[in-house]
Amino acid sequence: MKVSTVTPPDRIQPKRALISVSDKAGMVEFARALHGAGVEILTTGGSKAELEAAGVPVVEVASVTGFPEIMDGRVKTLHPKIHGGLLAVRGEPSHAEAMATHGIEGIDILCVNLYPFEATVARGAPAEETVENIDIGGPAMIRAAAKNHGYVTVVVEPSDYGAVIEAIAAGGPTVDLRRRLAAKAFSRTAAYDAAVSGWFARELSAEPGDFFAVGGRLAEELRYGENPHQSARFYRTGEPRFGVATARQVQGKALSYNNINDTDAAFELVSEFGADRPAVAIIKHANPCGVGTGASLLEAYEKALACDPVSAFGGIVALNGRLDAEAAAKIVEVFTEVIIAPEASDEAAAIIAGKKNLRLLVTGGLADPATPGLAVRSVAGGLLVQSRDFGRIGADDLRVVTKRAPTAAEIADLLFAFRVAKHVKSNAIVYAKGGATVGIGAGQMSRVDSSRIAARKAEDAAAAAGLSGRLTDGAVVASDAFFPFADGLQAAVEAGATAVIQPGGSMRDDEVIAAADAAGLAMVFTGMRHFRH
Ligand SMILES: NC(=O)c1ncn([C@@H]2O[C@H](COP(=O)(O)O)[C@@H](O)[C@H]2O)c1NC=O
Repeated sequence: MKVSTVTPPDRIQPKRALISVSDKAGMVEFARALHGAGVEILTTGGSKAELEAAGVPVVEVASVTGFPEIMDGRVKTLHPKIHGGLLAVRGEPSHAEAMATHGIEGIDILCVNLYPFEATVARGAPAEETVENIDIGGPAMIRAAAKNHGYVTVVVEPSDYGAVIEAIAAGGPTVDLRRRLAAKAFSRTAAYDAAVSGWFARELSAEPGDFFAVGGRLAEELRYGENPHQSARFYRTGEPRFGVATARQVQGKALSYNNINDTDAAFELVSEFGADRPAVAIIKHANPCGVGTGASLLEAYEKALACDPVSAFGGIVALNGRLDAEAAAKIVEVFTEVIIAPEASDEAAAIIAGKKNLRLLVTGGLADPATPGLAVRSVAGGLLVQSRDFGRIGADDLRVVTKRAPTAAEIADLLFAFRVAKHVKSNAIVYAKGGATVGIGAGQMSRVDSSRIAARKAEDAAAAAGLSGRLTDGAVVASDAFFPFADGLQAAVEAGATAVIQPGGSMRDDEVIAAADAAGLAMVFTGMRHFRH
């Protein structure tokens, strides 16, 4: 490999362009402007047809290569006359000689956008069709042109056509523009390949291997990140999953970084409950401050709100069913940032419209909690990749470890509370009664603190509702991980809980079980932990 010592000029006025695009938006205008600037245009079959129909003079790639498009377009531009034209270092004697010997002419502008692989996946096309939408010739040309950005301007999106035409009018694209477009081009092909490898991984239900690729398409420039001094953007990965990334925003202000994170947490949580029985979750800072189920969404919301009406101010509300007018009217009584639901009735949407800043998102369905997927987070210098927590505990998974077994009503609440605890930051303690949370302790460094906070939250909620008794009296309690000592369980006893659900597995399980027995509590072990950080 030889490193060229030739320095490319700052501005390069193009003489020859190659246009080969799947998304033909803006193509004709771009080509017309290039032609007007004296640029010869090479093009491939489908693009050629549209350009000729629009009266733009073009030369077919096949007539340059002397080779027809074959195999249904699988091979059209994969030819040395194209790749040589893209990769030649102008002014490098050996490259100039090769061009002369083989009749290769330089290509100064490459305009390519790729087969719509991501869109094909998103609409759930069959595997054969999805594979056929993996573009080969396009990325090969994009990478060649981007590598040779010293001489070639590469355009991968219609949104950049204008900048290139302006640059030509000003004397030719500058080295700075060519370099920026090259960087974008490599990001495009990397994101494209990440989508392809992600699709394969899902198809094979495979764990990530030696290499791991993530990529996405810019969905939105966000005003700022978690804090105003942080910049932020939202990218869609194309994973087909109902949720905040695929939802339609019906109304309201643009979502913020924190809104998107919290809305995701809210919708993933409420999706746990399926569509059988109305369920509502209210989220603040990615933790639920109340979750309720009921005969209607209104009842479920009222129960969720009662858990912690103070924290619900400025929260995110997720519902597992079609938002109706009754629930909407109640929700808008409290200052709420975002509402997300699979659907919304016209009456509900009209009520929400009365609060113009309130965002309403409709997803079209619930996220399937059993669908495998990956959860990715960054650490300094690395990515942590794990399978999504799709573990779910049912009644058959419970092991009764105390003298008293839970009643049927307690079992229902235990399962509900444990399902909520899965979505609460660790250490998580959740009190529940009658299909609703009554106290949630989240994100504490010690489990006993979470237990105490959850009980205190329940007291606050009772006081806010003007109730004299404790909401935790007769409630059940869930712990996302085992109680390492009996003190956490003791806090639940003191709060008046009657039954406990926890993974079990502590060295001191015997002490914890003895404490439960001494207080007459029923306790079940799940054998599954739900840490969440
Ligand atoms: N195989 C090839 O040589 C090849 N060269 C260009 N393409 C793609 O063909 C599309 C444009 O085709 P058309 O102009 O025929 O509509 C573009 O998305 C481009 O990325 C190719 N197709 C896919 O691999």
